[in-house]
Parts: sequence; structure tokens; C-alpha cells
Amino acid sequence: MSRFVSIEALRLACGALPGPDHAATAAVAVRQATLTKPPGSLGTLETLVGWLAAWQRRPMPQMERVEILVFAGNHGVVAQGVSPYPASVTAQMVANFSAGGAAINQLAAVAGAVLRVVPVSLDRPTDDLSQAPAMDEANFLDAVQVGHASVRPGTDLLCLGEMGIGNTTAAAALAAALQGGDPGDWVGRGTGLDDAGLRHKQAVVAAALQRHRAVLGDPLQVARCLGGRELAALLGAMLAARQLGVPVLLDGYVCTAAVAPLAHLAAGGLSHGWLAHVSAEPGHRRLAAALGLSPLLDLGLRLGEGSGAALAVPLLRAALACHAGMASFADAGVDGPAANGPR
Ligand SMILES: O=C(O)c1ccc[n+]([C@@H]2O[C@H](COP(=O)([O-])O)[C@@H](O)[C@H]2O)c1
Ligand SMILES: Cc1cc2nc[nH]c2cc1C
Repeated sequence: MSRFVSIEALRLACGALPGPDHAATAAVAVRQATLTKPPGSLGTLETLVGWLAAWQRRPMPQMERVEILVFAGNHGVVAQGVSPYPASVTAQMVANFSAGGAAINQLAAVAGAVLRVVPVSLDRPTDDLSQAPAMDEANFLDAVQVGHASVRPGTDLLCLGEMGIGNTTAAAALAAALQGGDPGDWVGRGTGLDDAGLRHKQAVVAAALQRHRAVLGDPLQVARCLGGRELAALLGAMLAARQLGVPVLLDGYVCTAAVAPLAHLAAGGLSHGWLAHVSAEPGHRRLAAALGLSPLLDLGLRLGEGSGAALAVPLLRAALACHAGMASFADAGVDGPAANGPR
């Protein structure tokens, strides 16, 4: 696929997204009506099958090729003391992912998914977003491109995740910039800040919003100035998934904030994504509500690295198994509702 040569070229691509295959969803509904259950009784599981069909563009969706993409990046804003952990942990955790020792390795195995970790220039942290734009345009577009090129055609379901010490500060700044309100309300404890740390992080995010106030009306400039390389890559991957007909499970706060610009650039820009879970980071619930996303799971997770997205995969497998494997009323010899209803 061609490179994004400018922010304007990226903006054009974000504004020209293919829509869903409504006929595929309709075919799912027709089959569902024949299956041995009261109509609608599998609730969201039924909706999920229709959604998979719409974006895979086929009446009988598949989940053979499930991939988890975890993008990693480093953040200059860590110098402000916004995370309890040092920036070195980002690369160390990438090594841990490669060695199979992280939570996401175990969850990917449970989900029957292939895990791919994509470090995005870890040796070049972004600039401190409270002092300067996090990235210049070339670096931002490069990171978007990395994400865009990482999505493989033919993937049945893509789980997006990230790793980056300091990136809940970027997520909060992005969410505040895109959605408005008191910047402090978008800030949480991330990996575990204490009360004083939280107050300091709120001040850093408020300062960042103030510094970049001139670009707050432009979602892509917001992503460049207040985001990070792994967040830009997530945005690129979300765009590529839409273009390639790949449904997406979104992970936590960082993931959702990273792709939020797409919702601001195109109506229904995130409709090929389903929010896998709502994280314990309070801004996530707020952002999900603002974007009209309903999480499948609410488990108090605050890990990132795609963990919540991986956990939702078995739910989708269950939904498909019912859809593909259940007998119809006719085949099983089960009576439908009585013609006159109960007396
Ligand atoms: O996405 C979330 O909801 C989330 C909430 C809390 C922590 N994280 C993860 O923790 C890291 C960022 O935390 P912090 O405190 O360094 O900003 C980063 O690697 C994220 O994957 C992620
Ligand atoms: C140890 C550790 C693991 C992580 N995984 C995702 N973010 C993380 C942050 C830390 C600090």
C-alpha cells in the first residue's frame, strides 16, 4: 500500500473509509432466526456475529487467523516524572514478550491468536509533549505507516495493544484535546501513581494542552503533538484494518485514545472496532462513552499490552460457534412459538 506523503494525504484516507457489508449482516440475521433459541436470546453474541460478518464482508464469518499486534514506543514526557517506572521498562518488556514471559503471551495462547510485537523506534523517544510537539510530521507519518503496514490482508480478527512507559499521559492528553473538558478529569494513575504523582501528572497534561492549544481543533495534529509513536502506529493499523476488511478488538485507554482521531475525522470511523474491555483508568470509561463504544468486559484490568482484547477473543469464538454449529428448529424437530401464544 502506498505511503502517506503528508498529513493531508492521511486525512484524505481517513475521510474515505469503506462502509460495512449490510447484506452479510442481514444474512446472519436470517440464519439466526432459524436457530433453536428464542429470538435475540444470545444477546450481544448475536450482534457480534453480525458485526464480524459486516466487516469481513461474508455471511459466515471466520476466526481462523486471529492476530494480536502490540506496538511499543518511548515517551520524552517520562522525564517529567509521570510514571512510577523508568522508560527502560518499555524495551525490557518487549524482550519479555519475545521470550514468552508476559501476560499477553499467556492470553494470546488461550485466545488461539498469533502475537506480533512491533517496536517503533524505541531508541528515539518522542519529544516531551508538555514542552514541544511529541513528533514532527515526518516522524508522525513514519509511525502511522509502520502501523498501517503491519496489518496483514486476510486476517479474520485483529486485536490491538500497546506498550510504552508514560503513554497513559499521552492518552489523557489526546482524550482531553479531542473531547474537551477539564484536562485533569482525563488523567489516571496509569501503572500506579500515588496521590501526589496523580496531581503532578494532571498538571503536566494541563500544561501540554495549553502549549498545543493552537492545534486542538485538528485530530491529526493532536495525535502528532500529544500522542506517541506507538499511538500513531495504532491509528495507522486501525485505518489499514478498515481498508482491508478486518474487524478489530480494541484494548484499553491508550488504544482507544490512539484511534479516537478516526472517529473525529469520519462518521462511524471506529465502527469496524469493538471495545474489548473498559480499563480501570477512569478516563477510559469516559472516553468510551463519548465515542459511543460499549465494552464487552469490565474486569478492572489496567495492564495494556493487548491483554483485554485477547481476553475477549474466546467470547467471539463462542458467538461464532453457536452461529455456525446450532441446529435449526426444523432440523432438530423443536417447535417454534405456539401460534396463539400463551393463554
Ligand atoms: O490502556 C490502559 O488502559 C492502561 C492503563 C494503565 C496502564 N497501561 C500500560 O502501562 C503503561 C503506561 O503506564 P504509565 O503509568 O507508564 O503511563 C503502558 O505500557 C500501558 O500499556 C495501560
Ligand atoms: C512491568 C510492566 C508491564 C507492562 N505491560 C504493559 N505495560 C506495562 C508496564 C509495566 C511497568
